[in-house]
Amino acid sequence: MRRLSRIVPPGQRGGDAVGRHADAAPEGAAAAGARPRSLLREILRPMTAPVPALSLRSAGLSFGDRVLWSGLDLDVQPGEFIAVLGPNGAGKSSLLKAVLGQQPLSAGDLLIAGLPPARGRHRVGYVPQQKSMDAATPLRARDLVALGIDGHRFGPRRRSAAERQRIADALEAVGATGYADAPVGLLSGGEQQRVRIAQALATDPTLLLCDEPLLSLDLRSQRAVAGMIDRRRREHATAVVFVTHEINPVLDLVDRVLYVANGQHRIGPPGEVLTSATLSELYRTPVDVLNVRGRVVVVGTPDEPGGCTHHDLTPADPGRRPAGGDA
Ligand SMILES: Nc1ncnc2c1ncn2[C@@H]1O[C@H](COP(=O)(O)OP(=O)(O)OP(=O)(O)O)[C@@H](O)[C@H]1O
Repeated sequence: MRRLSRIVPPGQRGGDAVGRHADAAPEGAAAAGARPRSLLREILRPMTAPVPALSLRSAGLSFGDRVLWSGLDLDVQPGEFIAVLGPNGAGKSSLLKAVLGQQPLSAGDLLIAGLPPARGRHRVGYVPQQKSMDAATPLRARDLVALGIDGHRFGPRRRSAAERQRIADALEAVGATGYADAPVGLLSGGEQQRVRIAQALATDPTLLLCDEPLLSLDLRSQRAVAGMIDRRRREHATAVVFVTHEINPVLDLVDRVLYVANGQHRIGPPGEVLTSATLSELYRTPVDVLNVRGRVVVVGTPDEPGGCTHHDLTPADPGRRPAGGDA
């Protein structure tokens, strides 16, 4: 595997999606006559730059002849919030599986906090697609969170005071202390989702992967969940990769969008990617991104015959930006 640990991050957050490899000659430094001071700066810069929480280089995933995505170059910086969008079957969840080490890439390289997936795995928190838990699930919310810490160990376990505190802290962070000892199967969808996020945060991840965490939640719960994730990345510089069909509840939180469709992708700030021109290019058919009565909708994607809304891109009301907890 190519060494990618010394990657110079993009100069501007939310701008150029692809970091420059530090092994490339620094501009100007190699030129004859470069002053010693600037040379020293160039040498030190890669050593002081933060290591991306996730790096993909020329990454591709195919199943047989079917290319889900290819040539994907992406550095996700600490604290950055990336939304992954695209139609059904575009390969969004498969991207998360690749990061989790459950799906090998067909091409390219992937590093987690500068480490290959096998060694970087423990730095990743994962909020899976929501499936309602059976009412008879014999676990308390607290037990589910504990599994995030030691679920990989076999046999009975005695948890240390520090571990019990971490579990309590994770529950507290998502406002789930009040039902920590309730059977998870009896909690509402929104409450279960908070507990799943607590489970993912209990390991203090560098990178948080969320697969449609807002699915089937009401608006209030969507805002609360999005706010929790946002607070986490702001307070702990946890990078977030957030797969969603509903960009609206997180539109004012995301730094960049990765839009995947037709085996192609675009990366950039929402205002650059979610445009008629960019999406028409990706879908290879005329697509309109409209702003109707303050709601932004995408019309005319091939997966929505009849020109229905593909994504509800209603921009969040700036006055109700989630600050954490219930909005
Ligand atoms: N192991 C596999 N072998 C063959 N095909 C697979 C495999 N895993 C996923 N696929 C296919 O790859 C495609 C992409 O799946 P994926 O779940 O990543 O899509 P998605 O963008 O998350 O879709 P959705 O929005 O519907 O959740 C699907 O058509 C799926 O059937």
